[in-house]
Amino acid sequence: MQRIEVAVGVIMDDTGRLLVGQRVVEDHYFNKWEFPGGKIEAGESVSSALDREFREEVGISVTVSKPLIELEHDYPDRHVRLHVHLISQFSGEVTPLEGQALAWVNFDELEKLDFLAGNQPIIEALKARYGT
Ligand SMILES: Nc1nc2c([nH]c(=O)n2[C@@H]2O[C@H](COP(=O)(O)OP(=O)(O)OP(=O)(O)O)[C@@H](O)[C@H]2O)c(=O)[nH]1
Ligand SMILES: [Mg+2]
Repeated sequence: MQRIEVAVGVIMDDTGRLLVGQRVVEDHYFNKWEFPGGKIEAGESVSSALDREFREEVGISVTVSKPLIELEHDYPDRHVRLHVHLISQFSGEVTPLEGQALAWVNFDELEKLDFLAGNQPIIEALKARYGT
């Protein structure tokens, strides 16, 4: 199965809360929580894919990001490689442009969300870096 390259962005606010979104009904794995992002198009860098996806889904432009973790996950129907960046600067107001729920959550709340199965290593990496 061909591996799908995906850009995923994590934003932390001043109080340590993380921006998460809930996948909308037509989506693959609807209702699961995720970090915003999407498929990288041919010839695109991770940073430019992130900026495009965040403009489309969250209404902000990503100006500074750096890699956090890269991982592969095999779902029954698709194999993905997630290029996860920490976003440290953006412009605009966070707005759910696709009718999805968006929420700012702390680590305790994050652990209770029904996340996409592939996301556990991202959560572990965030906890290792910022968690208590
Ligand atoms: N955005 C995002 N995708 C993730 C995460 N974790 C994870 O396994 N994925 C997988 O990455 C794949 C691509 O992401 P996506 O569905 O957001 O792609 P997209 O925005 O380009 O959507 P589209 O193809 O419907 O236009 C999905 O199969 C999804 O299951 C995550 O935290 N965020
Ligand atoms: Mg998406």
